[in-house]
Amino acid sequence: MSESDADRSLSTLSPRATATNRAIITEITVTPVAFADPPLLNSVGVHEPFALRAIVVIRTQDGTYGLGETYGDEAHVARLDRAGALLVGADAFNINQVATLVSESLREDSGIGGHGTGGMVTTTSLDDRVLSAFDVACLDIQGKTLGVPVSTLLGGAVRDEVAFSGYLFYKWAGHPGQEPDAWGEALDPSGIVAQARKMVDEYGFTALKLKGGVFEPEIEAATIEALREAFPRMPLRIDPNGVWTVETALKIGRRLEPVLEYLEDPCLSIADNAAVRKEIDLPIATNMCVVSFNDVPPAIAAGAVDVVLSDHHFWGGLRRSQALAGIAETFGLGLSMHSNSHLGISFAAMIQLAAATRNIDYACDTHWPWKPAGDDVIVPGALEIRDGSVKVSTKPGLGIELDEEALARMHRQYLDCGLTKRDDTGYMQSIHADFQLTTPRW
Ligand SMILES: O=C([O-])[C@@H](O)[C@@H](O)[C@H](O)[C@@H](O)C(=O)[O-]
Ligand SMILES: [Mg+2]
Repeated sequence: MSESDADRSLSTLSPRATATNRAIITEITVTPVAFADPPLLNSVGVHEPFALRAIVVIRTQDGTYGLGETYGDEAHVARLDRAGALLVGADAFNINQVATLVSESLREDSGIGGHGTGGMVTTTSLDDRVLSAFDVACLDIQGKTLGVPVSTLLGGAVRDEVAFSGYLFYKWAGHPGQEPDAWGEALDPSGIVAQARKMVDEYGFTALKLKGGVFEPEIEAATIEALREAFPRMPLRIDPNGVWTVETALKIGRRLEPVLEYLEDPCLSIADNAAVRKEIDLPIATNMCVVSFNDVPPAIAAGAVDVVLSDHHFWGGLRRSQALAGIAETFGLGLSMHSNSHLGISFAAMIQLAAATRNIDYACDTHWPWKPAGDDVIVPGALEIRDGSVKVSTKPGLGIELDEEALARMHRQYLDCGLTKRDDTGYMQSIHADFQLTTPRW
């Protein structure tokens, strides 16, 4: 975009933003990167050898930069590029203006593809999904410019550390044709208990979540019971990603009622989860049937959900996630956080958001332990899980710094790995040709 184009779009959108301002956006780069990922099993297949992310760097007139991280699927990256081009000239302090320009860039968009979740969550808001990384990067710039952490911009930190849960996955020992990874195989209850022990020993988690939807529900219920025996006081959750029928969810839900902290997405639809909730005395959590603001009224009316697992990557960034927190507070819903495979920028953003959100009631999800320690685009050492929690940074912005050399190396890794979108199903079918995506499955 030429400078005069940028001036024109600014003056039609916000005359005030034309004032000379240190936070006028001068450059935006969007860089897809890849990092090694173990063969984690889920309802749609298995994680491929590399997970993809896109890194958004926004630079302003005075040389400040802000960081955002989001999905690395090709279609999403193309949208980020288009939105980024429109944002040059905008004011990083005016996120409403940024949001308007992002929506503008999506006006002719078919909305097809680029969900970034391997087909698991496909009904999120396109505008919110694309806005998210820009919102985070702008808040990082605002914080750095004012010398305050992002949590201060979000109303102020209400906690100085954020608790996370240990995220357990059934998994193969290693990717086919490769050496076993450090976590080893976990394909039955004892394998998951061993994995949980390693996670708790290394990170001190004080809550555990099992990714289900992989094996017969009876086996997964037995896995939760084995965890309960091994960790008598640990809050436990299971998430079959909506592949159970109402009947199965009732059967397993009743069996696990005395053991679980909550049951996550037993079924896919609001109606089915509401039918389950009416019959069992167990909170239902979701990151699948309430994934945009449009889903909130019908879910509340149906009584389908007790806990919303927010995710700033598809709820429109940190400020929009705070709007969701307000709705949860008003309607008495619990609140926690969902996660997909991610790097340090996303983690730092989740921590700043959780720090400033009064009603985060549960330990949040994170894939952090599954990421190779040396694979990140930020300068190491800023984020560490100890005793199950991460200290909230009080440094300006997100409290992290970009490692330019690592960004270039991980972009090279992206180009070399040959993946262009997350495709757990295609990868599973390349190994087990008979794998079928059926929902509900049991
Ligand atoms: O990484 C995975 O396989 C998980 O299933 C991931 O996609 C999410 O954490 C998942 O969407 C969830 O429902 O929690
Ligand atoms: Mg889930």
